[in-house]
Amino acid sequence: MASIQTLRSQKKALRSSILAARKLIPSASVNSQSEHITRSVLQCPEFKESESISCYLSMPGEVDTSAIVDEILRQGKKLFVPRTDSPSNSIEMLRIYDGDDLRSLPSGLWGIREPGPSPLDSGLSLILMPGVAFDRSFCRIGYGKGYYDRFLSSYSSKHGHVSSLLSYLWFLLAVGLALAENVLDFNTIPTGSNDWSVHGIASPAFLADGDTRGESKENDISGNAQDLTAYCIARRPS
Ligand SMILES: Nc1nc2c(c(=O)[nH]1)N(C=O)[C@@H](CNc1ccc(C(=O)N[C@@H](CCC(=O)O)C(=O)O)cc1)CN2
Ligand SMILES: Nc1ncnc2c1ncn2[C@@H]1O[C@H](COP(=O)(O)OP(=O)(O)OP(=O)(O)O)[C@@H](O)[C@H]1O
Repeated sequence: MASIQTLRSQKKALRSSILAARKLIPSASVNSQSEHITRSVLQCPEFKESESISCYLSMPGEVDTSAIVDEILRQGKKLFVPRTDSPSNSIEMLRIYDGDDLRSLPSGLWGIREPGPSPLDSGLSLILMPGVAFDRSFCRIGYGKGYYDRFLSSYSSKHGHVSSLLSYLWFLLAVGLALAENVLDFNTIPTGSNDWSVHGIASPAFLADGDTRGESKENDISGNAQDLTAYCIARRPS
């Protein structure tokens, strides 16, 4: 196994090459891929069945989540967005109640809009995650602060226990949103023991032949070639 130092420098090199390449993706492509991903997310069963959803508020260059967050609120689901705490390098998921609440958010650390103190998360069932890149083995690399990994560790230790013989409280599904350019080949992202992989990735990379319009192509990942929007989500085999 690679040493922590080696892992850190491998991740750093990968992250900076992807961030440099990301700057070259035309914004029209980010927008059209984001629309496709949005349609796929909104109509997947994991979204439809979730009452409490965490979603990041996108920065330039990331999959744009504005239509997803609007729709979460419009459908009366509970929306939670990340708020960073810098000394502890941690994030909390805080509730946004409505569109006014969303539009009035001030910019926090990194210039990302974040909520002020409000009730903490509980009972999240779906977390839509940003990432600098994902690979086809469902591994993720972020900006290198470990925020989401730390959040998932702490959330799972708080809520992930067996509450009785029959019911588990660990229902949280993590789905990464990624531009096609940011989905890498199998086993490309180096990982260590703190890294969480995702249960699914929504990305046009999973359309056959990279066709982001999703027209009548077979798809061997979700196996649902009829449905033009569902099949840009790949799910990790259970
Ligand atoms: N939209 C969004 N919100 C999020 C995250 C994210 O990845 N995306 N995070 C996920 O953990 C947390 C914030 N994490 C971050 C950690 C580092 C940098 C950062 O280093 N930014 C560089 C610019 C990087 C670049 O684009 O080249 C900077 O501001 O200089 C940004 C966010 C919580 N909220
Ligand atoms: N659960 C955890 N507990 C303690 N340290 C952690 C945990 N998860 C990650 N870290 C540490 O945080 C640092 C950054 O981790 P990593 O490079 O995996 O971040 P990332 O996933 O790219 O970033 P992010 O999640 O912020 O987008 C590493 O030093 C890592 O060991």
